[in-house]
Parts: sequence; C-alpha cells; structure tokens
Amino acid sequence: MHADVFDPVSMATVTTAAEFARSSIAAMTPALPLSVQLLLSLLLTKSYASTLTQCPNKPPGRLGEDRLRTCPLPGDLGIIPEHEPTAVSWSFAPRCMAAPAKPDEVPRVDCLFTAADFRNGHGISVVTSTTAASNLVGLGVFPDSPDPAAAARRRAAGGRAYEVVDVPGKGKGVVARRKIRKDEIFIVDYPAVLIGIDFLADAKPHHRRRVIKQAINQLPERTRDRVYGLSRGDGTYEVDSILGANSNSVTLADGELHVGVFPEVARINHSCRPNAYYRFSQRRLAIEVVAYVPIEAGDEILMSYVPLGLKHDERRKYLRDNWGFECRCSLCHAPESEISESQGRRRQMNEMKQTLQDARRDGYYKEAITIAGDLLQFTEWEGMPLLTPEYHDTLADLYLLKGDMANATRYARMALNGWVQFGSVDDDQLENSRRLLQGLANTQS
Ligand SMILES: C[S@@+](CC[C@H](N)C(=O)[O-])C[C@H]1O[C@@H](n2cnc3c(N)ncnc32)[C@H](O)[C@@H]1O
Repeated sequence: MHADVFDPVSMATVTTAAEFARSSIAAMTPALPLSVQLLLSLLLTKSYASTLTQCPNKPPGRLGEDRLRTCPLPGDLGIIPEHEPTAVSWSFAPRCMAAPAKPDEVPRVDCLFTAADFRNGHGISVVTSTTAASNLVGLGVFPDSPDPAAAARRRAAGGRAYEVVDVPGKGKGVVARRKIRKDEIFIVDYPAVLIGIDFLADAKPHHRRRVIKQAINQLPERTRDRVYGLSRGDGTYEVDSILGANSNSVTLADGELHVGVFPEVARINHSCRPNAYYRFSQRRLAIEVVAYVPIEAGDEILMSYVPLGLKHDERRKYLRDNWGFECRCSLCHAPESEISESQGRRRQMNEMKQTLQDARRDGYYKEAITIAGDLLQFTEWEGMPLLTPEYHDTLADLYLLKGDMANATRYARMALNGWVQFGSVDDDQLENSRRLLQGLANTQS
C-alpha cells in the first residue's frame, strides 16, 4: 500500500506498492534460479573472494553508491562470526537465486532469509540481494533492542491507543481507544516480509510468487496468520493480492527500495484528509505511526495513500486506478460546496507554484517569497503539514538568493526540524537542509 515516498517522507510511498504489484507483473524478466549449493560454490571462486572485504558490515549511516552488487551470505552461513553483536542466525537455510546479469557483470544474488525470533518472536522474512541483507546485518537491525521506556510511556499515555474493528464500507480499520496526543507515536510495527524491488522487477512471476509464499510460510504461526488474514486486492494470485493491497515501500539505509508488509499498519485505511502519518526507521526496521492532530477516542486512524496535493478528481482516479477502490473518505463525501472549495484551493496552489517558479527564475525574489508564504498558509488550511518543510526549504533558498542570511537560516532550521519530524532520518531533503544550514553557518562565520 504505502511507500516511504511521501516524497521524501512517507505517504506518497503509499502508491508505489500497489503500482509495483501491477508493474512487476507486467515487467518481469527471466530470473535464473540457483540452488544454495551452486551459489556457495560461486561465492568460493577466487574472483568473487577478492571482493569479500568490501561487502558486509557497512558502517552506520548513508552507504555509498559504489557498493558491490553481490556479497557473501550474511549471518550464520556467511563470514560474520557468531560472537559479533550484529550476527544473526537464520531460521532456515537461505534460498538463493541469481538475477540476470550483463555478460561482464557479477550477477546480483537474491535470497530469502527468515529470522523467526526477530522482535521477540514477531519474525521476519526478507527477500533481497545478499548486499542489502549484508548491510542490514551490518547495521545491527536484527538483534532486539527493546525500548525500556516504551511500556511506561504507553501506561502514562493511558494504555493501548487503538484497536482493529470493522468499518462500514471499508472492511477493517483502526480506531482510537483513547485520546491520542498530536505528535504521539502510537503504533510501532515491524515488517513480516520485506522484499527488494529489484527482485520483484527481475523474477519471473511464478517464481516470485513461490518465493514470497515461502517467505510468508516460514514466519512464526501468529504472524503468518495475520499476513494471510489481511484484506485482498485485485488479482488471481493470493500473494499478489495480499501484497498489492497491504504493502508499504520503504528505503533501506543503503538506498535500496523494498516493499514491506507491516501487519498492523496494513489495517489503516486511507483518507484524503488524514489524521496520522508514518515514518520508517531504517535502523530499527520499524514503521512509527504518528498523530499529527489530536485524535479522540472512537475516531478512525487514517493515512493518505495518494501523493499529497492532488485534486479531488485526481485523487479518486488515482485510488481507483492504483488501488482498485472507490474512496469513501470524509473529504470525498463532503458536501459539493466543501469539495469545490477544497478543489479551488488546490487548483490555486498549483497556479501559485508555477508563478513562484517563474518569479524565482526571473529574479523576483521578494514576490516569490510572498507566494511561498501564501503556499505555507494553504498547506495548513488543507491539512497537509507534511508539505510545510518543503516550503520552508523554498523560503530558505529564496532568502539566500536575496542575500538575507538571517531569514535564510531561520527557514532552513525550520525545514530541517520538519524533515526530522516528518521524514526518515536519512532522507535527501534532510541532508540538503543540513548542508544548507552548514553552508549558511560557514558564510556567516
Ligand atoms: C491497506 S488496506 C486497509 C485495511 C483494510 N480495510 C482491511 O480490511 O484490512 C487497503 C484496503 O482498504 C480499503 N480502503 C482503505 N481506505 C479506503 C477508503 N477511503 N474508502 C474505501 N475503501 C478503503 C480498500 O479495500 C483497500 O484496498
């Protein structure tokens, strides 16, 4: 379902998974299934062995683009010794296959890894390249690192915040059991399956389905049942219809796009006027759902599956085309006058964005600043706080061009705070804001 798209943040990501399910079905190229024995014999060849040192245990943080396409199997079949704190013991022998490669390239090798004890028995199956798996192991995402304060925080907040219930016209949904404070993180969920986009794009459909089914079947019983119990989207094939309706795409620390099924988050329905958003922690491999308005007991928790800023008709078409459902959210069913008011505002926003770009290009910075300020106001009216860091960035850029360093710094700082709040800690916007602030500090020192 969702993707960490959200431009940088998260909601637009919502889209990719449904799209991926469709596009991956259409765009599969032949995969070369490979037995573990054959894979291991490949790994032991001299030319491959010479690359070993560059693969696993990447340092924390952003990983370079220069990484190799293949790595030895991480974990107990690989080179990470058992005593390493990051070591992981897979519950089943990894099932591996090589993707098609150009003649002079080492093929990427994708494997299915299952760790049944992940997060205190939640379990996880990952289908990804040995490189990505090695990075995950190296980052230490598998061992449990329970947050000792979490239970106390939950108790102080009034106990479990939500429950899954039947929602008329939408199947199941998530409803608040108590008041949830603005900015409260009230759901933390982990992927049951996590699948590399490259595997989805390269594997033959029947092979892809078989591997994903095995990935689900290897999960601990409770998690497996929850995955099979999720709602189904279009599609003849069970795993396609589960993934198509319930996955979030997330970018791992090495920049690789993956699709994950987070069984709890997958129960959250869409609204064009959401009251919650999510962010993905690459280090903890967790989705955190955050309230961005106060939510009352009994309110449904809703996130947006569509890219932000689309107009009424576009949103409905988007959900129909990519998700296969007619949206029943409050904004889509609001009185005609409210819809056209909102539509008018969004149309005006698009026109203002164009005018802003033109003004910036032609050097009318003062005018561009006024328009960016108005756009900020619109994001508030339309309940789209996720867009605010973007306009803070724009304002920082415009003030910089105008030579007003104090205001440039002020807005760059606000943008950075926004990216930290709404985005995942490693996304590009965050880095850009950080660099801009650093650059501004350097010019002023
Ligand atoms: C990720 S699931 C959400 C949970 C789902 N309702 C369930 O029963 O598990 C996505 C599916 O929920 C339904 N859904 C979500 N938001 C909706 C909305 N605004 N209007 C109608 N159906 C919606 C659609 O069937 C969609 O394919």
